[in-house]
Amino acid sequence: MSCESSICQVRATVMLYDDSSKRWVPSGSDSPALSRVHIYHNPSTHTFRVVGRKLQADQQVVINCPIIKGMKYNQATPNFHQWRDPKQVWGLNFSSKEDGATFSKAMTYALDAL
Ligand SMILES: CC[C@@H]1C=C[C@H]2CCN(C(=O)[C@@H]3CC[C@H]4C=C[C@]5(CCCN5C(=O)[C@H](Cc5ccccc5Cl)NC(C)=O)C(=O)N43)[C@@H]2C(=O)N1CC(=O)O
Repeated sequence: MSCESSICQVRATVMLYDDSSKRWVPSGSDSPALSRVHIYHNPSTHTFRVVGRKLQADQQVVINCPIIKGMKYNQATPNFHQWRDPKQVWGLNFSSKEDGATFSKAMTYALDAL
């Protein structure tokens, strides 16, 4: 990712809402695992995106989602925040309330800057 800089990094389990089963399922393969989730800023295109990789060895990318102007970011609980993209609903289950607060500050900054 050329000249993208991370404006925050937190630990969270990245979840997707499965409309058919009406359940949250962990993003990526196998069981829910903690990921390092960043918000990256690309100053040349003036865009932001959420990128998360599993903490475990394979570093599987479990989220790579652009932050869209006007997107609604919902802090359902201090540890669980969520938003919709055109295709799906993302949920972040933060490892701590502090990580939730850090992420929401950066997300709010990004949404305000778009
Ligand atoms: C990882 C387990 C998880 C942990 C925490 C809790 C917190 C609440 N919660 C939920 O799933 C809540 C309960 C009702 C259900 C009903 C619908 C859902 C699911 C799909 C989206 N949604 C919306 O309410 C969206 C939100 C939104 C508003 C505004 C802007 C964007 C958005 Cl995304 N409303 C629109 C209008 O889109 C939803 O979040 N729901 C989680 C939850 O129970 N568990 C435990 C489990 O599942 O075992």
